[in-house]
Amino acid sequence: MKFPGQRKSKHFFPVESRDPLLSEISPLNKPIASHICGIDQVLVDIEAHVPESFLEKYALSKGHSMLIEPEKAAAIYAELTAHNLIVSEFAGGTIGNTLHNYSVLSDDRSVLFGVMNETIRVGSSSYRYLCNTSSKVDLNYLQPAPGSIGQCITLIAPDGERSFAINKGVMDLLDVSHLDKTLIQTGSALVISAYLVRCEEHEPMKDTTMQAVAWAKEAGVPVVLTMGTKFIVEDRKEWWQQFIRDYVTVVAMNEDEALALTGHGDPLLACEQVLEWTDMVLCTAGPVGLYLASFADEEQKRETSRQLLPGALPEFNRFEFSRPMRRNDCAEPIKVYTHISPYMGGPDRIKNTNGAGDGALAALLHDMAANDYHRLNVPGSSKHAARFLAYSSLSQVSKYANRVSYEVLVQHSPRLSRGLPEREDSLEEVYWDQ
Ligand SMILES: Nc1ncnc2c1ncn2[C@@H]1O[C@H](COP(=O)(O)OP(=O)(O)OP(=O)(O)O)[C@@H](O)[C@H]1O
Ligand SMILES: O=c1[nH]cnc2c1ncn2[C@@H]1O[C@H](CO)[C@@H](O)[C@H]1O
Repeated sequence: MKFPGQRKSKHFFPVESRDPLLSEISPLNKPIASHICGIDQVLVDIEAHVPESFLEKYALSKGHSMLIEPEKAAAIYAELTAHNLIVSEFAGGTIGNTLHNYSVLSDDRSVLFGVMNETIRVGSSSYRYLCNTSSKVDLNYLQPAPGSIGQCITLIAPDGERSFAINKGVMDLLDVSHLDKTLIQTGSALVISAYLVRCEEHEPMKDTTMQAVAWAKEAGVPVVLTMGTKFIVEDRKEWWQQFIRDYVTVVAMNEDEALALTGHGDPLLACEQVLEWTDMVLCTAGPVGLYLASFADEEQKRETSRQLLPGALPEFNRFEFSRPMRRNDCAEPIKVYTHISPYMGGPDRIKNTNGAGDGALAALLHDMAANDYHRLNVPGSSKHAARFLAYSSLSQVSKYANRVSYEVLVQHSPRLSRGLPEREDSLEEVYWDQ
């Protein structure tokens, strides 16, 4: 486990240099390993830049992720190829991207549950998927199936907005027998997306996902849900609210999904509402940056030294230096919030924002897993005097998440090709030390 970013804390990693008293009691030479698990519809992104008329021609709703018939996918693919519009074919899937980015950032293990072709030809979509996935993502538990993995035709309009046309292939055939209960119950988090429950009645993906979240909940493993697109939420708003109440620890969404889920267009109010149902919220807001919200115990809260910010909840960031906690782990829970503007104001030019939100979530997962890793390896540390959800404060995590989103935006790909620089010397004063 690589530590998430710069810290001035006395509890700095690596854990190998742990408390000498503790080492005598437990003379471990090797740190106890940690991992996170995720379920995804395994698919490749086929990216093309198209005029608006292209979306109209194929009746694709802008900003949506739509399931389409294989014949229609073939027609779209043929037209894109004929006009030489395809710019890349790259591993995708919202959880696949998140796990990959988590593994790149943390240099640690994530386990992907999903469906993969049982035979793989060089150059095929499944081959591309394997080539573009970090070797730290454990693919050994994938369910083999005849047929093709999913294709996500990612159409970028001139204004940068992306629309997904999904040719699903075998992506929703994941059977519960291809989950691993022990791995799920010993992970630092189980990550799922709202897309997983929109399979057809006869397909097992939804039931498999429900089983996985039940196992995670039983073991107290945080269930982290990313919302997909606003259309998925709008279709079944009440169902999602109940699902979040019943199973979820962390909700990740953008401001459109937040509006669909809560009825609040203001991300802060949306976060406040979601905290009525769950423990932590990441709400990205494009050029406005991102918000994080969670609970802190009255005893553990820490006041910010930054400027207090105005907003729908005045001075909402007052306790942003607090580390996030579950509501049930607080004797006296208070809601804490933070906001951060885009790193360095955002890149000069953004070709598409695909995956920027997934990147932010990967950073949050990294901080959560680092906390678990530290607790496993240095259980007596005062860092764990109370049960926290993350290693760092909300404020630190938001900086980190935003920094990762920036990296995704400048790389023009939802999947990071490298981790973040260890030190960003030029930014020490102006950014990291703020
Ligand atoms: N136009 C922009 N200018 C500056 N920063 C941006 C812009 N768009 C996105 N970002 C950065 O990326 C982060 C996530 O962006 P956004 O809210 O678009 O995610 P998203 O819609 O969830 O993306 P996806 O679903 O494709 O992963 C923002 O919090 C911000 O830091
Ligand atoms: O139905 C879906 N299931 C899983 N992932 C999806 C679906 N639609 C789009 N994406 C994925 O979302 C990522 C950006 O956040 C894209 O990389 C795309 O592959």
